[in-house]
Amino acid sequence: MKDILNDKATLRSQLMNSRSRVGSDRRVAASRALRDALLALPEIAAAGTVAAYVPVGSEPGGRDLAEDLAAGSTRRVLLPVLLADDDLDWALYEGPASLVPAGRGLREPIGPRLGPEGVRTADVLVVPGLAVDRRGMRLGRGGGSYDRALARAPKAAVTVVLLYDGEVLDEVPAEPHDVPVDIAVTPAAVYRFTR
Ligand SMILES: Nc1nc2c(c(=O)[nH]1)N(C=O)[C@@H](CNc1ccc(C(=O)N[C@@H](CCC(=O)O)C(=O)O)cc1)CN2
Ligand SMILES: Nc1ncnc2c1ncn2[C@@H]1O[C@H](COP(=O)(O)OP(=O)(O)OP(=O)(O)O)[C@@H](O)[C@H]1O
Repeated sequence: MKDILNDKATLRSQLMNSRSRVGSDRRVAASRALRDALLALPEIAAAGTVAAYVPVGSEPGGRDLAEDLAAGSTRRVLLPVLLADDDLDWALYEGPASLVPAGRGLREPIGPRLGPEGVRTADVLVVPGLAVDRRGMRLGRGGGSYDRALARAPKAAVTVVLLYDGEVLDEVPAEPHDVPVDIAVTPAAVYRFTR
């Protein structure tokens, strides 16, 4: 178990390091391609409620991800609010003015909080990650926030991680609490994992 934690930490720092070296041109191009691929998924088209996040820094997806998901549709978009114990609360995205700077470089929604159980209303969860493997096992930032949120999500919900090309690996170290995702979207490809 200790080895797995070490392996996760090492892999995390390698991946964060390569992300920090992605230039802004490549990031913008990647975000466009990712957004187009994500919006083209039939699961997104069919979703009444999507739980998403607001990409910051070098994260793939673009800072307007929530707007991209909400624009021109009746879809509800839920966004995470980080709690003190690293668990996630949720609130509705209500337009660009409803996002405010929060701790750890994040931008969070200011609307009414739905509670951590709010994620139970999601048909699709678009989640951040640093890498995924061929089984759909995802490496996150290490707070266990999304492990907890995914454990609460409806069984029928579809989970999608957004990554750069090169972050789909043969194997990511996994622990029993890790919950695999169904789909990984990168600028160049859509990967579907079988459960
Ligand atoms: N965009 C986004 N929102 C998210 C997550 C995420 O990974 N990405 N989370 C996923 O669980 C939760 C927040 N968890 C986080 C955990 C750690 C750090 C972090 O280490 N931040 C750096 C500063 C980064 C910067 O300033 O650019 C730090 O505190 O050193 C950020 C978010 C919920 N919202
Ligand atoms: N369902 C859960 N309930 C409570 N704590 C959990 C749960 N799942 C994971 N954790 C805790 O979260 C911590 C981090 O887990 P892990 O290293 O797998 O994070 P991660 O998957 O990389 O991050 P994230 O889920 O935030 O993207 C661990 O200490 C773990 O015990």
